[in-house]
Amino acid sequence: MTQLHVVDHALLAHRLAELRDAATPSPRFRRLLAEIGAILTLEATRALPSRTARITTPLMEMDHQVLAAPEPVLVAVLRAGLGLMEGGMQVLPEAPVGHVGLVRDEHTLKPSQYMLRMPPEVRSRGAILFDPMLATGGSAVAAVQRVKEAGAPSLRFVCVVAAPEGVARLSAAHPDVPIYTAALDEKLDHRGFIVPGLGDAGDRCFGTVE
Ligand SMILES: O=P(O)(O)OC[C@H]1O[C@H](OP(=O)(O)OP(=O)(O)O)[C@H](O)[C@@H]1O
Ligand SMILES: O=c1cc[nH]c(=O)[nH]1
Ligand SMILES: [Mg+2]
Repeated sequence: MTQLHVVDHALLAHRLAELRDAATPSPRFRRLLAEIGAILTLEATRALPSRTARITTPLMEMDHQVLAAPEPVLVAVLRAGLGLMEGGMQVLPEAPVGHVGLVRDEHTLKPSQYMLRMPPEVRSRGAILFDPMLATGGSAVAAVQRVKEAGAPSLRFVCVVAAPEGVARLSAAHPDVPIYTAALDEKLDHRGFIVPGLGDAGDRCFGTVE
């Protein structure tokens, strides 16, 4: 059964309000997306396994909690996931990075893949997937499938805005993958856009207009 984490944090909500605003320009949108990515990564990694290590402060020795395993692999779903993963890379600077290039057909709403690059560490470490929008869920299901096929033993999915339809589809296809989102929105419109949403995340991030 999938765990859905709608992250409740005053600083996250404040940034999401500005991210959603239609008047927010591209450079600011990218900056906000990265900051949101950092906050969500902190939440998604809250319970990473830790172990006790002996350390020495300037005053004495003590037992301290440290990570039990190397940092998980970070994977961006292109294009919009790049902006979100930027914050993940700040939180986990040692993490190897992978990319899944997917684009959704605007009529059929089906994703097609145009690239896949995965570091070898994906086979031994868990991975965190970044894509700001979980709309119909088609892209997320395909991206998770690719990372699993690459050998990831465990996965977390981080997004900014999720639609109920996308959560249901991703949960049904990959019930083992927890979802971390800043907001669970109302619905999809007839073009498959999340409502109220924030529009096309990739276009807003990189200043392109379809
Ligand atoms: O849940 P879905 O219905 O599959 O829609 C969500 C996908 O759509 C957007 O990408 P898009 O295809 O627009 O590519 P882009 O990031 O290059 O703009 C978004 O970043 C997701 O990947
Ligand atoms: O609302 C949406 C839906 C899919 N992709 C986006 O970028 N925005
Ligand atoms: Mg797009």
